[in-house]
Amino acid sequence: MADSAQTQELVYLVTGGCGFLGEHVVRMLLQQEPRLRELRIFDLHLGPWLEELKTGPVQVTAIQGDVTQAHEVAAAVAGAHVVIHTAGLVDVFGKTSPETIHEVNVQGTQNVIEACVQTGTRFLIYTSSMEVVGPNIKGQPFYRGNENTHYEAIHRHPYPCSKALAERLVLEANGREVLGGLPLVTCALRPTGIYGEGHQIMRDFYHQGLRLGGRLFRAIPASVEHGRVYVGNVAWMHVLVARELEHRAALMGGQVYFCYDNSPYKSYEDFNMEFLGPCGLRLVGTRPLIPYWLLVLLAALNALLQWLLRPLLLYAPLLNPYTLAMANTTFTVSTDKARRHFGYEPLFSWEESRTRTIRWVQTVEGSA
Ligand SMILES: NC(=O)c1ccc[n+]([C@@H]2O[C@H](COP(=O)([O-])OP(=O)(O)OC[C@H]3O[C@@H](n4cnc5c(N)ncnc54)[C@H](O)[C@@H]3O)[C@@H](O)[C@H]2O)c1
Ligand SMILES: C[C@@H](CO)CCC[C@@H](C)[C@H]1CC[C@H]2[C@@H]3[C@H](O)C=C4C[C@@H](O)CC[C@]4(C)[C@H]3CC[C@]12C
Repeated sequence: MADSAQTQELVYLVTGGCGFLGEHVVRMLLQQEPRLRELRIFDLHLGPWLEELKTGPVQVTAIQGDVTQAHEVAAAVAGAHVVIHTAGLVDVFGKTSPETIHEVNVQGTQNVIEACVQTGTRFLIYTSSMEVVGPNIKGQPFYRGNENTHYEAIHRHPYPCSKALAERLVLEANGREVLGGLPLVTCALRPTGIYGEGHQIMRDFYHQGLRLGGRLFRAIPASVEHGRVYVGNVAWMHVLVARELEHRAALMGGQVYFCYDNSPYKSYEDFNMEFLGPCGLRLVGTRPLIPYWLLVLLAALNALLQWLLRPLLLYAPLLNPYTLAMANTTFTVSTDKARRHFGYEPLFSWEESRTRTIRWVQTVEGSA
C-alpha cells in the first residue's frame, strides 16, 4: 500500500457491503479513498443501488456470495489489498437458529481469515460489536467504559457469543504469515448501537408509533443509558483504519477499538425520540408506564409463543428476555483510543448525524 500514494491502485473488498453499515462503508470509501482502483462488494443479497456506483471512476464489482462458502470467499478475496468484513447475522430476536448465527458469524469469519492467508491479503478489519463485552448476563452496568475497563464478559445468547468468538479468531490471526511471506495485520472495531439512515429497528419503532396513533409508551427508566453511534462515523472509522493499518501495523495490529462519536448518552427510548419526535411521535410517560415485573412476564410470554409457534410461523417481536435485559442495562463508552492510535475524529457532528437521521425517517414509508 505504501507505494501507491495518490495513484489509483488499491483493491478493497467489503463483505456485507449491502447491509445497513456496509452500504455506508462502501459509499464512504468511494468518497474518501482516492487510491481505490477497485471496490468489491460481497453480499448474500445485492442491492439495486449498486448500479448507480458503477458509473464512477472506481471499478465497482458486485459479488453475490455467501461467507459460509470458503471457495466463494477465497475467490472474492484473491488480489484484494484490504478486506473489511462487516457481513454477519445480526439477530437478537430469534429469527435465525443459533447454529446458523454461528455458521455465518464464526465460520464465515474463519473463512475470511483463511482466504486472506491463502491469497496473500495482508489487512483485515473486522466489524465486531460492543456486545463482545456486554451487557453481560448479570446485567451489570458498563458506565463510560473504555477498551481497558474490567468487566465480566459472560454471554449466553447466540449473537454476542458468535461475535466474541469471531473477534477472537480475527485478533489471534494477527501476525499469521500470508501467501508471499508477510504477516497478516488485523484489528476489530466494536460499534455500540448504530443509528442513522437505513436503520431497520428505528424504522420498526417508527411504524409501531404510527400504529399506536403517534405515541410510544415509555417502558425503560430514563436513567438507563445506552451508547449509540452514528453510522457515518462508524463507516469513517472503518475507512481510516483501512488507510492507517499498514503504516501503524505494530501499534494497531491485534487491537480492538470501540466506535464512538459525540452522540449524547441517553436511554434507548429517549435517544430514538431525538429522531422520532421531530417526525411527529410522542413518548408518553416520564417514568415507565408498565411495571418492570410485567415487562419481564411479557418478554417471557413472547419467548414461549415464539417457541410454540415455531413449527407454524416465525414470531419474532422486539421484546424478549434478551432485548429487555439489554434495553434495561446501562452500557456507555468513553474512550479516545481511536484518536490516539489512528487520528480518528468523528466526521459528522451530533447535530449533523441527528439532522441526517431525521431527514431519513421522514422519507420512510408511512411517514406522518
Ligand atoms: N447494527 C448495529 O447496531 C451493530 C452494532 C454493532 C455491530 N454491528 C455489526 O456490524 C455488522 C453489520 O451490521 P448491520 O447492522 O449492517 O447488519 P445488516 O444485516 O444490515 O448487514 C449485514 C449484511 O451481511 C450480509 N450477510 C448476512 N449473511 C451473509 C452471508 N452468509 N454471506 C454474505 N453476506 C451475508 C447481509 O445480506 C447484510 O447485507 C455486523 O457484523 C454486526 O454484527 C452492528
Ligand atoms: C423494551 C423495549 C421497549 O421500548 C425496548 C427494546 C429495545 C431493544 C429492541 C434494543 C435495546 C438495545 C438494542 C441493541 C443495542 O443497541 C446494541 C446492539 C448491538 C449490535 O451488535 C446489534 C444490535 C443491538 C443488539 C441492538 C438491538 C436492539 C436492542 C436490543
